Amino acid sequence: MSSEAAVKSAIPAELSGMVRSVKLVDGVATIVADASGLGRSAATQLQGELEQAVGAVEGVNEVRVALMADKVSRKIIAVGSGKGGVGKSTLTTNIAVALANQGMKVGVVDADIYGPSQPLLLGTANEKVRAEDKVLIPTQSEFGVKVLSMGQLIEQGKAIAWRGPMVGQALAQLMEADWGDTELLIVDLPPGTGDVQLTMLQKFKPDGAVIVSTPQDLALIDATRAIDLFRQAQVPVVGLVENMAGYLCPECGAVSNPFGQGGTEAAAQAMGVPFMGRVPLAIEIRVASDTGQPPAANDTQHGPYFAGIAAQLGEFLGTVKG
Ligand SMILES: Nc1ncnc2c1ncn2[C@@H]1O[C@H](COP(=O)(O)OP(=O)(O)OP(=O)(O)O)[C@@H](O)[C@H]1O
Repeated sequence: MSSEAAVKSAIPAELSGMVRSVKLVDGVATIVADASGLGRSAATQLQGELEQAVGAVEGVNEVRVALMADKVSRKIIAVGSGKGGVGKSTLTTNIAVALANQGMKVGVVDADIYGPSQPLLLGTANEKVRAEDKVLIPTQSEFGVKVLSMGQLIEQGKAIAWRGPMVGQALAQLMEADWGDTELLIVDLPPGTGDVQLTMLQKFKPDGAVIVSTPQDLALIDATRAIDLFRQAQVPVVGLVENMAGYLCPECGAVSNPFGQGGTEAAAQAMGVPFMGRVPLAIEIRVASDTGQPPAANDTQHGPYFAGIAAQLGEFLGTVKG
């Protein structure tokens, strides 16, 4: 048997399907294997097994394994708001879950340094974040959405002291984590137009931005600023979402509008951005969210609101070149 043939036959049968080529020149064996679809740890394991098997072949002094990596064209969508507390995180979670329900591989980056809440919303708050070779491994939620949060990098209550470079490094750790075959990263930004937004635009330019507002005038004025920032950076604004719209009284059935009515749609029209829909103010949304059960995950009364908004985002993503 030629030495090259000996190398080939030394490769375990269960790995041979991934091997694309084998060469042996002057005692150096070069193996090219296809590692697409494998996560970082599985790829490292594949490399180790090939090195061990081929290294044991007589005449082989050195083994070089080249793994062909995944070619994932991952898209990034930022979810922002001008003002805090308008439901940006709730929207992010539920849009992510709704898209995952439609079969998309979705990850959520919780970049909200001031109020990181995604692990809570996705029910992964008790999971400790892991790292391999200093690369973070996202946590898998039960809803098919992976998640990483600033809250896992910062000690609680210390966020206020974070400034420019530290924020940039932390954001990079989250964005450059081992997202594997994730096709879409949805980034939950802090409210406003601060360091995280600027770093995001400079280093990880999103393919689009979704802006969340309540119908209140003040919130809308702030939302306009958020939209302006993305426009200046030439990031397409996918649209404006109105959250905490009409409140349906569970007792008497009357609909009231604590934050006003229709303001967001009118503002969207005035700014020339699409209106993506409204989500009502409902106690069930808050209760389900607080217990890590996003309404979009289950057959709930409010699931369809989020699904509708997610469908529009899905349509937008279809127009983005990979
Ligand atoms: N449509 C809704 N109906 C009822 N409660 C809601 C709704 N949307 C959000 N909430 C609740 O409002 C609170 C604030 O929501 P959320 O944390 O999503 O806002 P945010 O804009 O991300 O806030 P922050 O500025 O802290 O990041 C949460 O308790 C959430 O459960």
